Amino acid sequence: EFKLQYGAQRTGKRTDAAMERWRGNRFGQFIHWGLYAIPGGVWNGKTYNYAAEFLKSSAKIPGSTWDSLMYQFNPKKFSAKEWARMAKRMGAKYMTITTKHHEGFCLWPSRFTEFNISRTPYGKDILKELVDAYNAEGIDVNFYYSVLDWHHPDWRYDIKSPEDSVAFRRYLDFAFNQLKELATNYPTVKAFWFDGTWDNSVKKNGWWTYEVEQMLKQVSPGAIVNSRLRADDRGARHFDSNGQLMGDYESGYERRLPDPVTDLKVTKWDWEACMTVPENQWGYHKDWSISHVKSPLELLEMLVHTTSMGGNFLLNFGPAGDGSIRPEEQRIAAEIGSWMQNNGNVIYNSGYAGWEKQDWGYFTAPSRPNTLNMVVFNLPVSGLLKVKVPAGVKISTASTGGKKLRVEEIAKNQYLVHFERKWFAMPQVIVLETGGEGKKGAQYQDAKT
Ligand SMILES: COc1ccc([C@H]2[C@H](O)[C@H](O)[C@H](C)N2C)cc1
Repeated sequence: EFKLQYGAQRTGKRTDAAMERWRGNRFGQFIHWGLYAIPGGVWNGKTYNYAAEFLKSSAKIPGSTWDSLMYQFNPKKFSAKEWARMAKRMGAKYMTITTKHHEGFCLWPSRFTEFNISRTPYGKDILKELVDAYNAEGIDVNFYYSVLDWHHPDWRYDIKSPEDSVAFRRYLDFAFNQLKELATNYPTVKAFWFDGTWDNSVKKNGWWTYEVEQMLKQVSPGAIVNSRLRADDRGARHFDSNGQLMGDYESGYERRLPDPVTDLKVTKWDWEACMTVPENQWGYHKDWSISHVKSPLELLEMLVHTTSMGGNFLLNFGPAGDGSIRPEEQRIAAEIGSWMQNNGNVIYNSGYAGWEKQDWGYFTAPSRPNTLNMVVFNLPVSGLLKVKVPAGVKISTASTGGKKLRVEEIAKNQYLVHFERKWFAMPQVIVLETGGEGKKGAQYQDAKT
């Protein structure tokens, strides 16, 4: 055990109302929008396959050239209301917006740097427009903030000299002031999604990450911060040197999900997975032919998979420089939304059931006791859905769309739910009621080995 001043401040899940609301929301829309959306991965006629929000480094563009993109930022097709309505139809309960990505450009009129929205032709406070429009739709807004800042002269990747220490301390004060400004000026913000904290400079200043968490929770009571913000006294990140999760939820799942059989440890804490539609594009890229583009159903399965393991799913949209949403993303919002309209109850306020994963899909546990949801993605040709229950648990009924299904007890703690043998275009939901008695006089013969 290490004695830590800046390690985890709490063990176990937060149980306050703000965290229960964040947890119950389950499904969020990530939005990556900044100057990088203007070139969209193409520079001087050359397409760069790497993540579009990294174009400045992929194309080796000088800072002054990149920063002058600010004078072109004038999204004629931007409508915060339209974005919020699309997110509402998709079934998102929260939205996380990049207030400042690694490029350092701020979507709000920060008084701590001129590199912000007020100096663009657009001029208006985009962050306020988004917060107001999404909150008006009943969608919570969270702020993504990159500690890594390519624009700021005092940013350092490592601390190798006294000059580095002095400069980086100025940078940390700048970032602290920006965060306090965000929490103060946008009081309805619910959570802070920190990124760009993997460099040695930040790992050597764990104290600052602790102070930021404390400040945000003072300025904005109930505020939630992700583990990615945090480094401890010894530079350990996400989990402190004693293995305790820092921050309020684990945010290491970026473009990957925990395995429903081997990674069940994540069910012990709150966590969120963030996901791109292409293989690795967070900001707008003009050419999506360069990688696989996930279909609406692939993404819907990831949402259900995440919920089934007690996590939140943050699905990314990368609006174009003109403020339009590309057709692929519109279709994703519409198709996922069509399923969520009728089945959102298996996602919202639902989580890990603690039952053994089966091939046909996922269990989710709603807040209502003695009921479980089965979300079927892979219907077996037999139409027989195997369910293994924890010792002593009995299934009394199974129904889909209000229609009863035959439930057959076939061995100790094992059932088959008899489903239809036909093709379905969307995942099917079966509601199980537990309780009642098992099969009368059933004695099952253990396997002979
Ligand atoms: C070097 O690999 C990286 C670095 C940063 C990222 C950034 C992305 O730009 C996006 O903001 C994602 C959430 N973040 C981890 C992703 C992969």
